[in-house]
Amino acid sequence: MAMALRAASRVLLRAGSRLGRREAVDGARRFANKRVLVETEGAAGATRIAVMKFRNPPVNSLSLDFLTEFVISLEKLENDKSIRGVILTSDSLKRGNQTKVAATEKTEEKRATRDHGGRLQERPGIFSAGLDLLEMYGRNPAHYAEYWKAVQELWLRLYLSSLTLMSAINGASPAGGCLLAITCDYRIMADNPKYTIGLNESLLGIVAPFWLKDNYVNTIGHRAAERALQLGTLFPPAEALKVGVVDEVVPEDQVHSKTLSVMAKWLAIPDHSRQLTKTMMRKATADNLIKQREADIQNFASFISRDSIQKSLHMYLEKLKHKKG
Ligand SMILES: CCCCC/C=C/C(=O)SCCNC(=O)CCNC(=O)[C@H](O)C(C)(C)COP(=O)(O)OP(=O)(O)OC[C@H]1O[C@@H](n2cnc3c(N)ncnc32)[C@H](O)[C@@H]1OP(=O)(O)O
Repeated sequence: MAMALRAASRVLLRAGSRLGRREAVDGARRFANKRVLVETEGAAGATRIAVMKFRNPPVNSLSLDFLTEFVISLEKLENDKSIRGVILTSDSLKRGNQTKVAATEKTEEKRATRDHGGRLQERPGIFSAGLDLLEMYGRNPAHYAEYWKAVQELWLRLYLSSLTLMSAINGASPAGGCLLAITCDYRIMADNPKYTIGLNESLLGIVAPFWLKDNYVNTIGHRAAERALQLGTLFPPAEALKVGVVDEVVPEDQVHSKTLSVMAKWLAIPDHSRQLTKTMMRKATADNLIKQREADIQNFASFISRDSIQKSLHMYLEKLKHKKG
C-alpha cells in the first residue's frame, strides 16, 4: 500500500509540474473540443490521470453544446483503461491568464473591471455558473425536453462514474456548478471569499430536481440540505467546508497541486474495491432517476414552460444584466 501510494504520488507530482504547460511533453497528451480541454499525464502503460478544464466563456454555463462535449470527453476517458482519475476544473477565464485559449479579447475585457484609477482588475474566477438560463428561457417544450435529457445524462454519467472524480473548485459554483462538484468523490475549493457554492435554485423561483436534492442530502445530510435548499444558500469557502459541501479549502494557488496529492491517495486503493464501494453507496440514488427519466423530463418541460416560471427567469436574467460590476 505504502509503495503503491509513493508510486502514484510520483506520477501525480510529475503531472502537477507539467499540466500547466500547453506543449506536449513526455507522456502528456491532450485532446480538446471547443468547450472542454482534456489534458492527460503519465507514461504509457502506467496509471494516468486527466484534467478536464471547462472553457465556455463567459461563465462556463452548462449549455446544451457544453453538456454534449462534456459527456463525449468523459466517455472517452471512461473507455481509456489507463486513466483512473479525473479532475474537473475551470480553465481560467480571467484576464491576464497566460494559457487562455478560447476567450475572445472582448470576453476577456468583460471578465475584468476597472478600479477607481481606471486600471483593469481581475474579476473573481468562475468554476461554472450552472445550467444555462438561456436554454431554459423563451424556448419551446421540445427544446426544454432535449436540454433536460442532456442534464440528466451528465449527472448520471458523473454520479456513477467508475473513475475517481475530484473537483478543483477555482471559482463561483452556483446550482449546476455545485451539481458538477457534488457528483465528485472529493472536492477542494479555493480559499477566496468571493467564491460561493451551493444550490441556489429557490432564489431563481425554480426548484432543484429530486435527484439533485438526493445528491445534496447524501453529501451534507438531510437537515442541512433542507435548510440550504429552501434558502438557496450560496456558501463561501469556510462555510462550505463546515457544512460539508466541500472537503477541503486551500489557498487559491494550491488548489491544483493539493488535488493531485489527494488523488494520489485515492489511486493507491485497488480500483475494484473502491468502485464496488462507490456503486454500493450511490446506486439506489441513481436508480431513482433511471426508473423515471421520461417522467422527470416531462415534469421539467411543463414546469419550466409555465408563465410564472418564465417570468421569474426573465426577472433573474434582467437582474444579472443590470447588476453593477
Ligand atoms: C426547474 C429545474 C431547475 C433546474 C436546476 C437549475 C440549476 C441551475 O443551474 S440554474 C442557474 C443558476 N445559476 C446562477 O444563478 C448563476 C447566475 N450567475 C451569476 O451569479 C454570475 O453571473 C456569476 C457569479 C456566475 C459571475 O458573475 P460575473 O463574473 O459578474 O459575470 P456576469 O454576472 O456579468 O455574467 C456575465 C454574462 O453571463 C451571463 N450569465 C451568468 N450566468 C448565466 C447562466 N447561468 N446562464 C446563462 N447566462 C449566464 C450574464 O447574464 C452575463 O450576460 P451578459 O449581460 O449578456 O453579458
